[in-house]
Amino acid sequence: MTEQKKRPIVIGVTGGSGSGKTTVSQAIYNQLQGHSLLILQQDSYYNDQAEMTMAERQAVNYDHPLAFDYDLLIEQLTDLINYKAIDKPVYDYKASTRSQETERQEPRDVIILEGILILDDPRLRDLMDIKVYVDTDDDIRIIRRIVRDINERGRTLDSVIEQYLATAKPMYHQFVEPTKRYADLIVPEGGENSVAIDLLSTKVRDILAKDGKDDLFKQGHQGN
Ligand SMILES: Nc1ncnc2c1ncn2[C@@H]1O[C@H](COP(=O)(O)OP(=O)(O)O)[C@@H](O)[C@H]1O
Ligand SMILES: Nc1ccn([C@@H]2O[C@H](COP(=O)(O)O)[C@@H](O)[C@H]2O)c(=O)n1
Repeated sequence: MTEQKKRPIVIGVTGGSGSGKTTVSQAIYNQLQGHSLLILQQDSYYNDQAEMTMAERQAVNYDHPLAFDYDLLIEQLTDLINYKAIDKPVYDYKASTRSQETERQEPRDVIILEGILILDDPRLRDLMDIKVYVDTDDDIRIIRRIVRDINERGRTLDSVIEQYLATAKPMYHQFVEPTKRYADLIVPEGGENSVAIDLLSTKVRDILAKDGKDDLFKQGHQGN
């Protein structure tokens, strides 16, 4: 019998903007400390808009699948799955484009991929072993988004409200929410849901142990 080639475990974490995807991903990452892990954010793969003016960038619908460079994301995720390092784009929310720099990312045994539209593309879904949908009410999400976008993404209250009503909300209902049907696990309450985070971390530890990757790690495989 031929031995099956080992590959990293890919966990997809999706949900609407402000649902708690980043918080849940970080919580899983923290629970699995000591293993070989990385977090990849779909936001890093927004289209490069360096050639566009600021006014043109402000008019883009960032909640539509066409705003993302899926080909590059799939190419780089596939490289990581094949244990090849990537030069990841770095996204600048204030400038609404990629920054000039890229960031070297070495491959790891567990890849946590998070983003609003990662389950929309069947090619991406096929690369995932566990699919998680973080389900948080719209009113909570908009409140979190207002606070975060003003404090961290250089936005005004008016611009956040305008963008939410014009694109973020309708696109959520058209494109993001329907992908819930592809999830293996729906997590209400996001980062507060310690039971769901514990269950997920236990499942990943089990798979790593079955694959012998916990042993590899003990033998000096790279962490973080
Ligand atoms: N359970 C929670 N209670 C309060 N604030 C939260 C909670 N989860 C996330 N936040 C905050 O809400 C904002 C959005 O959360 P985040 O995890 O970044 O969501 P997403 O990645 O889905 O946009 C962040 O500022 C985060 O600190
Ligand atoms: N230039 C940009 C790019 C994206 N957005 C918004 O970010 C949201 C996705 O990020 P989360 O961390 O909230 O998942 C998405 O809803 C976009 O509207 C933006 O405002 N500007």
